Amino acid sequence: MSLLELDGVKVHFPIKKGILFDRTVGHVYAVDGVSLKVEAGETYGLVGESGCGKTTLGRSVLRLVDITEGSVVLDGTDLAKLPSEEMRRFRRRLQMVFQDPLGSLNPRQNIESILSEGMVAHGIGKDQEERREKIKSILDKVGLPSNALSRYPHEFSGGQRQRIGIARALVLEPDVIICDEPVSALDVSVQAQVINLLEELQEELGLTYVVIAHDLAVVRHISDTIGVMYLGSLVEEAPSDALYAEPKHPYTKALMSAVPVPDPEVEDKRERILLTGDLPSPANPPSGCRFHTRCPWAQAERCATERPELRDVGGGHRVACHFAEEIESGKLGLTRPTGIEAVTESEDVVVEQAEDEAEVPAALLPADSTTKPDAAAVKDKVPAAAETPGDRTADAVAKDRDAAAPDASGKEKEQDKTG
Ligand SMILES: Nc1ncnc2c1ncn2[C@@H]1O[C@H](COP(=O)(O)OP(=O)(O)OP(=O)(O)O)[C@@H](O)[C@H]1O
Repeated sequence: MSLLELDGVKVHFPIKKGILFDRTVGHVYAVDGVSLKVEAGETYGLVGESGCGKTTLGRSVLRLVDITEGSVVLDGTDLAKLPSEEMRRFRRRLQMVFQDPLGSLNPRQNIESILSEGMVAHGIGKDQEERREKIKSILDKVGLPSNALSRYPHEFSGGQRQRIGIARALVLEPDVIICDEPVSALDVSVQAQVINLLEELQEELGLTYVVIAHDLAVVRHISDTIGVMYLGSLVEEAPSDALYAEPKHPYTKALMSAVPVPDPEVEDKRERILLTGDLPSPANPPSGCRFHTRCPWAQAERCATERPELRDVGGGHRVACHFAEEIESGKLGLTRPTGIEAVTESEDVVVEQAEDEAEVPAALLPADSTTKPDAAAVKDKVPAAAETPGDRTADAVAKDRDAAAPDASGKEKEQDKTG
């Protein structure tokens, strides 16, 4: 049995309307039937464009949002059915690292207070002295000096704050850490350091990660298995290398073909699949295959009516496409997708040589693929511990404080729940 197993997880948010009486007039199908397994000591990477439900899925594992249907089994226990008090105890074993390190740290608490809060709640350490010792050793593991204890979040750089976020998760000795866009708010050089750190900690402490990201480069180098999400469900899942070598779902093919290759000759000849049209609304998803409205290979007879199952096509590669084999063998030619005209006036789908970057929908590109180098490339070049606190301008500090203030209460709630 895997350490973490999700089976048919759905999270549907009701859409309410009315002044006196709230009427439910529809649902946002944020997560709509996700099944996946995460093995102990491994990393599961979850990718997909903004709004596809990655964060909601991560939060549903911790029961920070209500699960409409399905089960989340951690080490044999179905968390979806646990009474809240027991769930609170289980949360120690499941921790979350948030995207915005500053927003998720209470600006009024020093680092010792932030890190010991969860320990107190879960009865870790017999007194503050013991807790302080443990915190110091974890700070050392994440590459922060022990004098950080008495300092406040705004005194640290972005990368260091994310290290604090990781330390906050680690002091609770979790089995699984869900990292929600752990590096997307950081500079490229710092991104590589934080990814390196996550990998080192995994090796040393045997941690299991679920890493949520929209940037394929981030997920590629840290993940054993990758799941690609589109509009609330998984469209493809495979061991990391297999997914990158041979993407089988049209959506994954489009994602991969949008990633620039660092060899000019290959880059010039690279075929790109350009998708047009926006991600449909999760409140009104297309019938049949959710991707058929943007799929270059959509077929009239099945794609619009029959929702494809995520099926095994060999070698642990799962794909939710009726025609994956036919597309791969070249038997199926490109078709004009239905429904696109309503969304865009341009040529619906073009497979062409890479010439015009501007035509790729932004959400399909790794957000910063044109400006940011590949994380792995960076990680080899960047010297460790290049971040220095204390060289930030007063303006920047004030800005951070202002930005943190309205955010703090909401994020503290998240913190409370996870702690
Ligand atoms: N509490 C909520 N109530 C209603 N709708 C919600 C709620 N939380 C998320 N959604 C909607 O669910 C969908 C999925 O959101 P989610 O944040 O999980 O996507 P995501 O893939 O993580 O995107 P991003 O990378 O932008 O965070 C979105 O359409 C979002 O607007």
